[in-house]
Order: sequence, then C-alpha cells, then structure tokens
Amino acid sequence: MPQVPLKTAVGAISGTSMDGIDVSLVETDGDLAVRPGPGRTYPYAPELRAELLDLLRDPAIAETDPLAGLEARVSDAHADAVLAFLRDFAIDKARVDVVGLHGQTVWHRPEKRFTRQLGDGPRMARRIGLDVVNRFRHADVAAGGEGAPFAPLYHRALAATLPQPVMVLNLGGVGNVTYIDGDTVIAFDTGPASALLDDFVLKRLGKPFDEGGRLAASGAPDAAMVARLMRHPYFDRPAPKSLDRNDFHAWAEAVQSLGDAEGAATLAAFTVASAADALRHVPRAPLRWLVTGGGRLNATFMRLLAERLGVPVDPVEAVGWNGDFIEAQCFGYLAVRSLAGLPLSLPTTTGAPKPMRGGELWKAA
Ligand SMILES: Nc1ncnc2c1ncn2[C@@H]1O[C@H](COP(=O)(O)OP(=O)(O)OP(=O)(O)O)[C@@H](O)[C@H]1O
Ligand SMILES: CC(=O)N[C@H]1[C@@H]2OC[C@@H](O2)[C@@H](O)[C@@H]1O[C@H](C)C(=O)O
Repeated sequence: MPQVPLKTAVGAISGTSMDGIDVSLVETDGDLAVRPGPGRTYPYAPELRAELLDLLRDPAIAETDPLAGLEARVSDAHADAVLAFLRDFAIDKARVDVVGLHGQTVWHRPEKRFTRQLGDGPRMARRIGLDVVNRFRHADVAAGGEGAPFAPLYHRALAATLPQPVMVLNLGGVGNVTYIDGDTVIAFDTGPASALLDDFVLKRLGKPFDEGGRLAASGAPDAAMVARLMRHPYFDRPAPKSLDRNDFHAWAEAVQSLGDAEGAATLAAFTVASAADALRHVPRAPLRWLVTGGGRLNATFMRLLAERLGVPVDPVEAVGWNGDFIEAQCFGYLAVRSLAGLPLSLPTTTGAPKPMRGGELWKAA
C-alpha cells in the first residue's frame, strides 16, 4: 500500500472542568494512522479560571456574547501553552504542520444551533506563528447536529487494531462514549461524570474533587435516589445526544439532603448508572470498556463500572494510550482531517444529517 506521509499536529483544549489547557502532539495521516506524542497541562492563571467559572454560573451571558476581552485572554493562554509545550519538549516549530485549537467551551446549546468555544484563531496564529484550525463544532451544529462528542473518529483510529466491539468511555466533567465495531462508530454523551461530584465535594469539603473516589467509597449510595435520578428524560432520548456541563445540577439537587459520604456515593453510583445505560443505545455489548479522562482516576467509578458491566473495564493506559491527552491529540488529529477535507463527525456520532466537514483555517502569516 502506498504510504501517505504523516502530518504533525499539536492540539490544545481546555475541558469543561476548566482546570487548564491540555496540549499534545500527534502524527497522523488523518485516517487510521495515528502516532500520539507527549502531552502536558498548563494551568490557567487563577484569576482567569475564576472569571471563566463565574461566566458558567450565568451562562446566558455567553449566549449574548460580549466576550471579546475574555476570549483574547483565553486565546493568549492557549498560545502561551502551545509555545511552552514546544519549548518543554524541544519540538522544532518547523516540524509542526498545524495547530488544532479547540479552546474553551462556555455554552453549548445545539437545540438552539449554538455552541461557543472561546479561542480566537487569527490571534493565536499570529501569536505562535503557526497555522491554526479552530471552530470545529460549528458546521455540525449549524447543520442540526449535536456538535459533540467530537473525539469518536480519533477513538476509532486509536482502537483500529483492538478486538471489537469496544467502548471508549470518557469521564470528564460530562461523560461520553464511543462504541467502535469496524466502520460502525456510535457516540453520545452519557450523563454527568465528574462535574456533579466535583461541585458536591467543593461545597462540602472545600476540595476540588474526590481524590481517588475515597469519599464516595466511604459511604453507601441511596439506591432509591439513584433510581429516581435515572428517570431524567435525557436517558430515553435516542442517540446521538449531547450535554452541557451543568445540565444535571438542578435535577440532582436532592443529593444535598444526604450526608457527605452518602451523597458522594450516590453521585458516583448515578454517574456509573448513566454510563452503563449507554448499553441501551448500541447494537451489541462491547467486549471491553476503556476509560479515559480524569474520572478513570476515581477508583469508586472504576470499581462500580466493573461490577455493573461484567466485562473488563480498564483505564486506557492498559492499551498504551494516555488518558490525560486523548482530547488534545484529538483536536490535532481533527485539524489534519479538516485540512484534508475529511469529515469530523458522522450522523451516528452527532446526529448531523451527513458526514460533516468542519474547522476554519487561519494561516500563520
Ligand atoms: N486523582 C483523581 N481522583 C479522582 N478524580 C480525579 C482525579 N484526577 C482528576 N479527577 C477528576 O477528573 C476531572 C477532570 O477530568 P478531565 O480533565 O478529563 O475533564 P475535562 O477534560 O475538563 O472535562 P470534559 O472531558 O468534560 O471536557 C476532575 O474534575 C476530577 O473530578
Ligand atoms: C461542547 C463540548 O465542549 N463538549 C465536551 C464536553 O466534555 C466531554 C463531553 O462534553 C464531550 O461532548 C465534549 O468534549 C469532547 C472533547 C468531545 O467533543 O469529544
């Protein structure tokens, strides 16, 4: 087979937990050949993070979009992170074909055909002197797709040589799955992942998250409450479907009536029940689940998932992937696909009416 030369891409994303900017490198032909490189997280300055979190508390602001000042600072933070990454790993700029700038999602309302990621492409391209692709989700949302999740095609490339069907579960702020069985790729957001538990633990203990899932492990879940939480209409909606970070907060308010350990255990059980519920939306039971995102470090999530699913459930490191940087690599990979005119999403991953191209290119000079 003729070898298509691999492109070198750098991806940058700040996820829904807004803790910092993940940057990683990937070499790829834009199809199934992917060679992930190193990655590093560059934390936001505390004031910038606080401002972003404030914005989320009043998300209607994001919809009206008077965000130019904040967007400039978020973009510069991404530019500085990419430059630091190149320095830290001694990567010659001349080797990098393109930078995929996902940026920071602040408001995602596909039903209004609206999604907003802070991340100014031209500003970043000028600042780092490299070509930048951004606005990955916009064409999909404009065409009536969910605009998320976008990692599935990258998951498919990573999983190409694994026994299938296999399920990749990302436990970030929100949970999302990719079911892969040859050319069948089905994806959707499953429900809450760490966002509910993070906010609960912050309120109760003043800590940013439940380290190792220890608080959740120390209590017993309120099974009746978990069953009630699972009656949310989102779970019966057919896939594909997507969520905003805070979509379950009001719904899960009853958890506030529980003690610290019991409340954390109940939220962990709810997260796991919602992830397992994904089985209703895929054609065959996966042989194995591979878990990525920060939630894979929550031992309570992992234990409950294995008990519930009855098939191997492993962190993605078990197959040699780096669960901290799959999303950053994904947007480097999608930048290469964007340049090649290949689709970034499929009807079975976002519900768009056809395979959708996307992304906008901003030249360095
Ligand atoms: N050691 C740990 N123990 C338990 N949970 C952890 C640990 N480290 C990280 N997490 C959880 O992972 C979350 C962050 O996950 P991740 O970085 O994958 O999210 P994100 O990329 O911001 O979100 P999304 O994928 O929704 O955009 C933290 O908020 C925390 O809840
Ligand atoms: C709109 C948006 O930024 N969504 C994120 C979020 O975080 C996890 C989940 O919700 C997923 O749908 C998505 O991110 C990953 C990178 C994705 O698009 O696959």
